[in-house]
Amino acid sequence: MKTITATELAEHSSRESCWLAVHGKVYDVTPFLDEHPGGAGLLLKSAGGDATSAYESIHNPELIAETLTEEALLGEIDTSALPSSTLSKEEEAKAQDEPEYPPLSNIINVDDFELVAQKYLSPEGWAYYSSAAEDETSRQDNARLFQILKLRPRILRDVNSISTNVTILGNESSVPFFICPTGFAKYAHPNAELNLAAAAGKEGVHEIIPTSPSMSLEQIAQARSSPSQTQYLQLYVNKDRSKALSLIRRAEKAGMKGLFITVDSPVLGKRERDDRLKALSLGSDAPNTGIAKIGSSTLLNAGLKWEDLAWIRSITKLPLVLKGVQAVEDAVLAYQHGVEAIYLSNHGGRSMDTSQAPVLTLLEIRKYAPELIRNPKLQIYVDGNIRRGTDVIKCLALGATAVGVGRPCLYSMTGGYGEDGVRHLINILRGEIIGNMGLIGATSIQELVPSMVNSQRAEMEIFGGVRL
Ligand SMILES: Cc1cc2nc3c(=O)[nH]c(=O)nc-3n(C[C@H](O)[C@H](O)[C@H](O)COP(=O)(O)O)c2cc1C
Repeated sequence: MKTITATELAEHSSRESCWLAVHGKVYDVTPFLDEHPGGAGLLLKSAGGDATSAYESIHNPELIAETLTEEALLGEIDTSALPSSTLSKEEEAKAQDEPEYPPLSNIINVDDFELVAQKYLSPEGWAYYSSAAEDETSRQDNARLFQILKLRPRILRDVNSISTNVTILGNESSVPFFICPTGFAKYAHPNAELNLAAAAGKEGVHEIIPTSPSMSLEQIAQARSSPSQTQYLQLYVNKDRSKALSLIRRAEKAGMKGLFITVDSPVLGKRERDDRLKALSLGSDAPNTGIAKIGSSTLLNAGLKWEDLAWIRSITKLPLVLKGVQAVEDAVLAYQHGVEAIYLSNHGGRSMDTSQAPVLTLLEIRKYAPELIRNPKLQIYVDGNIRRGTDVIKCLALGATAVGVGRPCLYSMTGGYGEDGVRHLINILRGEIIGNMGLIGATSIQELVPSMVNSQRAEMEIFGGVRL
């Protein structure tokens, strides 16, 4: 491969000729400038120089080869000849001026991590992680529903010995919660998904890896603490079936134990905080191109239909879960289509704003299709602002098998906490679940029953017009 000097690279730093070095390889991205989902401005920021750190901070290593044509690769460069950083002056000043973060022992609850994350994350990272769609009503509503569900503790039961074990898709988990799939984990920590995998393995927790992680699926699989550690793949079913098939084969080969097919985002929700920030920083170069748009542009498939499930079933033996079921009618359809589990979620409020809270969908299922609850052929998972052990207990008592935790897993890696932060988060939640099971009078997950939850207020919000 041709060798390119740093001087030669620096000569191509304009819209007319834009070269970038990534991982020691030089690419001519001039024809791609206007196609870049993040806008030309982002590429031009690193034009004529080393874009590795900017690229790595959000993209996974394979994306560049998947996106650019072969002709775009011009040659190799001696990276030691390049300036080590492409940070802007403000970014460099911020890095030197980094605040000190509290020791993990001072992090007492899940929300404490969010305070650290808000200080640590770049404005883009914070906007991408914390935001939700439009007015963010659903994100707030996910929290509100847990507040109006009240618990009815039972007394005088021997709660000396408590087990939080559950079986998810046939795999043992030490706790009834798992790590949700989340994109762009590298904003939180350079080792991103490696931390999540290592922490999950050491704590006996399951995790779902997103379709497009910031490291390769194989690297994440290798970060398991033991070969039996359970990881699943979240799947945005690619429009191009050959690409979807190839990802499923990679998931099987990497030992993933199930596919979580995301169905709540045929198109992207309107993430205004994210979009606004990008528009402000890049001006006219990037109207409406927040991080979410950058990441999802090649992932989402507006044409996906119920019939496609049969195709997925025909090409893999992995258990199938539909992630993002939001109405009892679809829960029933999913059951009829023979999936192993449904996952009630509104994407943390990030897809359709004002979509109802997943725990309300759980109540809807209890009312209209009770046969689906604790059905041996169908597991039910719930996510959306699970921040307390009591939130977990409410979902399980109402019939969920397990719940997912999203943003807090990202936040727990920030402030340099990495893997230790994720383990601390898991243990905070585990401790709250055990403590609250003791208080409610349950020694195992099976002993959490619907009568322990006073859901009367929330039930008044259930849609009355369901026809099955
Ligand atoms: C930053 C971020 C990225 C996400 N990326 C994905 C994704 O790639 N695929 C997916 O199915 N869900 C994704 N989600 C949704 C989560 O899997 C989950 O449904 C949601 O975060 C749960 O709500 P919580 O964050 O309030 O716990 C993402 C959520 C966040 C916050």
